[in-house]
Formats: sequence, C-alpha cells, structure tokens
Amino acid sequence: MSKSKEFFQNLIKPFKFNSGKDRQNGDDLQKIAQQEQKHFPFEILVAATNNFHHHQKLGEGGFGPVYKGKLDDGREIAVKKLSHSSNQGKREFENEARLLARVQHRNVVNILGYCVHGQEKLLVYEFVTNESLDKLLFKSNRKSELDWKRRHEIISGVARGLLYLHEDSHNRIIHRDIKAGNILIDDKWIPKIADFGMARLFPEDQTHVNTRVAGTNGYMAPEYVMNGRLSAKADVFSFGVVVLELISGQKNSSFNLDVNAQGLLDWAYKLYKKGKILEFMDPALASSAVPEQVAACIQIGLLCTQGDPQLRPDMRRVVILLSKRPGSLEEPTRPGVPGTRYRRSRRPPGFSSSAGTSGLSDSHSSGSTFNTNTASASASTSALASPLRSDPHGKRPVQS
Ligand SMILES: Nc1ncnc2c1ncn2[C@@H]1O[C@H](COP(=O)(O)OP(=O)(O)OP(=O)(O)O)[C@@H](O)[C@H]1O
Repeated sequence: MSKSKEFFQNLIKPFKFNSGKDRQNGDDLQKIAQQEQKHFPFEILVAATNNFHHHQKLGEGGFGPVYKGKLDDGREIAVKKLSHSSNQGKREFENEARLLARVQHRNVVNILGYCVHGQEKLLVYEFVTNESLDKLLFKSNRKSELDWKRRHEIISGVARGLLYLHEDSHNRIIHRDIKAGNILIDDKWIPKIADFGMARLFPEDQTHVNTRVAGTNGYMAPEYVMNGRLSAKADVFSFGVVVLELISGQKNSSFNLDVNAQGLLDWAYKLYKKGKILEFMDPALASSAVPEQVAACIQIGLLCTQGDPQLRPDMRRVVILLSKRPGSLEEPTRPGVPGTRYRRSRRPPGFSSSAGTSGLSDSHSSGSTFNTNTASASASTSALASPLRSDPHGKRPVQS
C-alpha cells in the first residue's frame, strides 16, 4: 500500500465499519465507556450551570437545591447540590453515587454521574423536560393535558419503574418517598421516578435508623410512620396514593371533598363499597376515560393502600394486575391512614423546646389524613422525644 493510501485508510478507520455487527460493537463500547465516565469535574458543572446562577435554579427540595445546566456536548442536565447534612465521607459517597448511576430504566431518572468538591457533593441527572406530576396535576393549568390514556400510561410506567428498583436493579432499592412530586414527566409523557437512592446517600446513625430520611405527608405507609418498619410494601402504599390522586385529581394531604370521609383513601373505599366507584374519577376525565380501566385502577390503588402491608400486592403483582382484565381483582380491605413523620437534624444553637413542639400540630399535619395517635406513636418509637421544628421546605417536619 502506498504511503498516502495508508495514511488515508488510517484517517477513515474510526468511521469505517465492515458490518452492522462491528458498528454495534463500536456503539456498545462507546456506551460502556460513557457509562463508566461517572465523575464530573467541578469546573464542568460550574460552566454548565453558569456558576450555579439563581436563574438556573429549578427548585430546592429536602436534600438541597437543583440547577439546570447544559454540557458542552449539548446534553441538558439537572445538578443537585446535596445539603451538608449528608455526613457521608468522600469515598463512601463516591461508591454509592457510582452504584446509583448504574440504575438505568426508562421509568427512572438516570443519574449521569457525581462530583465532590471540598465539602460539596453533587449529583448529575439527565434533565427531564416536562413538569413534575404534582405540578401538572395540582398546580398548573395543564391538567387538561392529562387525559385518561396519559394518566393510565403514567400509572403503568411508575409501576414498572418501581418494580425495577425493588427487584431488578443490581441492588434492591426502596425509594421511601414515592409521591407525585417525585415523578417527573418527559417530553413524550413518559414518567420517570426521581430522588431514588437518597436513603443510601443520607445514611442513618446507629441509634436513629429510619428517622432522618422521611417520606412526605399523605404518602407514608402507616407501619413506617408508627414503628419505622420499612419494606418495599411501604413504597407500594405510596404508589397506591399516587394512583388514587392521579385518578381523582385530588391531593391526598389537602383532601376536603367529603366531610364524611377521613381522607382521599377513605373516600375511595367508601365509594367502592357503595358500588359508586366511578364517582371518584376526576370530572376532567369524563370524555377520555375507559370506565372499566378506571374502575380497575382505583381498585388496584385501594389494594396497594390497604392498612395491612402483608395484604398489599408487591410491585410485580401490581404490574400484572394493571395488565389484567378488570373483574378478576381481589377485594381490597380498609385503607391504612397515611401519617406524618419527623426526621432528625442537628439542633440549632439556642433552640427552645416549646418552639419546636408546635411542629407536631402545625400545617404539616397532612390535612384530614393526619392521625394524632400516629404522631405520638411515632414520637415514642423513633426516639422523637426531643423537640421538633419545621422543615424549611414545608414538607418534612424535622426533629431537632
Ligand atoms: N432530573 C431533573 N430534571 C428536571 N427537573 C428536575 C430534575 N430533578 C429535579 N428537578 C426539579 O427540581 C426541583 C427540586 O427537586 P427536588 O427533587 O430536589 O425537590 P422536590 O421534589 O421539590 O422536594 P423533595 O425533596 O421534598 O422531594 C423540582 O422542581 C424538580 O421538579
């Protein structure tokens, strides 16, 4: 081969594939290489977010602020700066973040990587274009875009994502905080579960297992609230609440449609018992609903929110039930009462106990679903004897 020809062949080599198989191998290798590239240099994130400019801020949740960013290659990202209350060491954080970045499913928000910079710990997510489900359903004028087909697909997608987290990912992941606000919707209306793995990144200390990472009012399974018993069935309960919210268009924690019902779940159960289940449906669904599908999904929501965790189906069964013809579903028993839980944080200096205790009965009390017995049980079983203060984000009451 002449020198000039050899030079030309070498030049085009990276772009040349002999067969489809070669191309696929090339693509696969590139994918693997990309997946292994989990660490993001801090400067890249600074550049991507315009130095974490407040205009780039998407919001701030219980674990810290989230910023929108754009990488040099054009990819849009969401960067979560974890709050300093995560006392995890650098090595431990990196290990966990690397594991979490391997969690990949079309119904789970992908973690692209992580960054540690001094005290700062950051997680880099794929950016999900549309709003979160709670904004679409409860806070915007876009609710009409959620017709029955979309709501049904969201229910099925979240069920599959949760099944993956519970059973199919390399590590069994219990989410702990399934709620409409943690379901992001992409531009194709595909639901993606956000905020998984926080329990791993914010580990508990020996004496207060299960108390720092708490769920959100109106979604937490009673057994988790009462005695900190956390299992995949607690996620199933929260999933059931999301299903019932999605079908009724009502937020559980502020439900007030029926004074005779203790809350959204109780309302659904009563209507079910009276054979009037379709009255539970959001009137906005009237023109798009498939009545037997709606009735089946409400029944599945009720099965998931049963008080006894043993009776709740696991997510594998839920996925099967969602694809089944209605009529062959089990009879749900009475739903559990979701409750409020308190998480620990460091006591601020000079914090008075009388100020804190008001947290027990304040606006975090989950509306009509809050149960004071639950609060006291929670207080006695989860080392909650010390004072309480409000979560700055108004969602999770925090124990001081
Ligand atoms: N990957 C993402 N793509 C697009 N927006 C995101 C992404 N992750 C988070 N957000 C947005 O950032 C904001 C803050 O999210 P975050 O999950 O931290 O808190 P939250 O859901 O508001 O509260 P909580 O911590 O109680 O769950 C929300 O508006 C959320 O929709």
